[in-house]
Amino acid sequence: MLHFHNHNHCHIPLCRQQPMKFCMSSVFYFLVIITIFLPLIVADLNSDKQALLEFHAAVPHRRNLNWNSTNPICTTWVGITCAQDNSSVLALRLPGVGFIGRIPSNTLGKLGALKILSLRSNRFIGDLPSDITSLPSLQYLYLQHNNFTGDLPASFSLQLNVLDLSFNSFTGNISETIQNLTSLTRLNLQNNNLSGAIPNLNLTRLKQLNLSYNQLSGRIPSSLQRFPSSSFIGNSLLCGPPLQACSLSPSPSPSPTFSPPPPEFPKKQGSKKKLSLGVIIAIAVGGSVVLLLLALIILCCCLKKKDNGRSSVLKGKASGGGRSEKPKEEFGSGVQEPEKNKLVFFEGCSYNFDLEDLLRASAEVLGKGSYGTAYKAVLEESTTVVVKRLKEVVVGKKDFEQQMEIIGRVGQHPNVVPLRAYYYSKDEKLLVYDYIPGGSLSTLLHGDRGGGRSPLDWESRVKISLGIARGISHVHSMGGPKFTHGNIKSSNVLINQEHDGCISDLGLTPLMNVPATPSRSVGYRAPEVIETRGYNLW
Ligand SMILES: Nc1ncnc2c1ncn2[C@@H]1O[C@H](COP(=O)(O)OP(=O)(O)OP(=O)(O)O)[C@@H](O)[C@H]1O
Repeated sequence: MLHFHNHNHCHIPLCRQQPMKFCMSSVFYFLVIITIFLPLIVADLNSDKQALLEFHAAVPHRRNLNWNSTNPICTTWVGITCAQDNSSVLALRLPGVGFIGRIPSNTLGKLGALKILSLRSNRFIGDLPSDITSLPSLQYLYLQHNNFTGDLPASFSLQLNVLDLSFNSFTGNISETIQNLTSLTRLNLQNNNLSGAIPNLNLTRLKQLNLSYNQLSGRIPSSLQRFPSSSFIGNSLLCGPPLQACSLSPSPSPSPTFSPPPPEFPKKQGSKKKLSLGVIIAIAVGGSVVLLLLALIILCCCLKKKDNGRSSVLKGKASGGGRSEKPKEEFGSGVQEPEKNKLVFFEGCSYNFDLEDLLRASAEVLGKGSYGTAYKAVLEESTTVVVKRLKEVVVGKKDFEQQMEIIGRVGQHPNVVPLRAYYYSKDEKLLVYDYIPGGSLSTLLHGDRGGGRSPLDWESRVKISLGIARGISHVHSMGGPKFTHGNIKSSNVLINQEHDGCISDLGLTPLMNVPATPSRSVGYRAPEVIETRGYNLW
C-alpha cells in the first residue's frame, strides 16, 4: 500500500554501497511513515468520535448518553458498538432517547464504517440527510416513528439489508434507485405521504415489504404482486393484484365492461306495481329485527375488544403481516405519561431499548405461571429478552421499587437469571429478564415425551443441582435475612449455555396476591410440602 520500493531513493545497490547512509535514510523514512500513517490508523475512531460529538451537540435529547469527549467511546458511550479492534464505530443504536430536531448533515454521515443505525421512536424532524442513507457500509437503517419530512433520499448504500422509514411524513416518489439494493430483505415505508407509482423492484432477496397507508397510485408492478394485500392497503389509488383489478378505462365516463353497474333502484315512473300493506309490515318488522341483531353484534364486538385491550400488550406483532397499531393505543393508561412511566434498567445492563420498543417487538407467549404471563420478545437484531407481565401485584410503587432494587442486586451471579429492567405503572407491571435459550429444567425433564427422548443423564443432573444450590446460597447471602427465592421449582430453573442451572423468578412472592401458602414468605420449604397446585418432582 505504501509502495516504498517505488521511491528510487533506496534501491538495493545504493544501500549496499552506502550502508550507513541507508540506515539513516531508512530511519528517516520509517519516522516519516509513522508520522503520516499512524494518525490515519486511529483517525477512523477519532473522526467517528468527532462526528458523534457534533451530532450530540446539535440535537437536543432527553436521556443522558454519557457522550463525554474524555471518556472512551467504545466502552462508556451509550448506544455505541465498536469494531473488535476499536478502530471504528459499527453500530449506533439510540431508539427512544428523546431526540428532538433535525439531523445535521456531515455528522452521522461521516461514520464511514457504520453498519447499523437505529434512531427509532425519537422526534426527528426535517429532511433526512442523504449522507446517512448513502453511508458506504450501512446495512440496517431503522428510522421509523419519527417525524421526518421532505422527499425520500434517492441515494442508498448498496449494502442495505433493512430499510425502515415507516411512520414518518416523507413525501415524493419511491425512487427507482431502490432497485439497485440487491441485498435488501426488508423495506418498510408504511404510514408516510409517498405518492406516485411504485417502481418495478426486482429484488429477489426482499422478504418483507410494507408500502401501506401512503398515497401511492397506479398499478402494482408484477415483481411485487407476490406480497400480500396488507403490503399495499391504505393507498386508494393503487390497483392490481393483490388489490382489486385496475380499471382499463381511466376516463371519467364509466366503462360498460369494467365499471360496476349502478345500483338498481326501482324506477318510480316505470313501476306500476304497488306493495300490499302486509308486505310493507313484513319488511318493516324484518328490517327492525336485522337492525337489532346488527346492533347486538356490534355491542358484543366492542365489549370483547375492550376486554382484550389490556391483554394485547406484547401481542401486537406476534401475528405479523398487517398494519401495526401504535403502541400507545394498545397500552392504554399505562403509557399515557411516558415521561413518568419508563423502563428502569439496572446498573451494568447493556440493553438499550425503551418501553415502546418492547411493546413493538414481536412477542411469543412462553407460558402462564402463577405470577403472570412470560413473553419472549425479539427486539432488533440479536436482542431477545423475556418480559414477565405480573398480575395481581398487591404492593404499592415504593415497596415494589424496593423489592426490585434487592432483586436487581441479588441477581448478579452466574447461577441467577438477572433481572435487567422493570416497569411499574398503575395498570401494568413488567419485568425484563435475559432470554435463556436452553429452556427450563422442567422441559428438560418432562418435555417431549415422545419415544425418542433420552432421559437427562446423572452427570447433568448433578451439575444443574449444584448450580441451583450455588444460586440459592448466593441469594441467601446477598439478599439479607428476610429475602428468599420463594418459588423454587423446575420451571424456574433455566439451563444456561454451560448447561448449568440458573434460578429465575426470585423474590416475587412478597409482591403478589398468591394463594396463601403460609411458609413461602418466611423461608424456603420444599415445594412438595407447600405447593398447593401441580408441582414437578425432579
Ligand atoms: N428468562 C427466561 N428464558 C427462557 N425461558 C423462560 C425465562 N423465564 C421463564 N421462562 C419460561 O417461560 C415459561 C413461563 O414461565 P413463568 O415463570 O411465567 O411460569 P412458571 O415458571 O411456570 O410459573 P411461576 O409463575 O410460578 O414461576 C416457563 O416454561 C419458563 O421456563
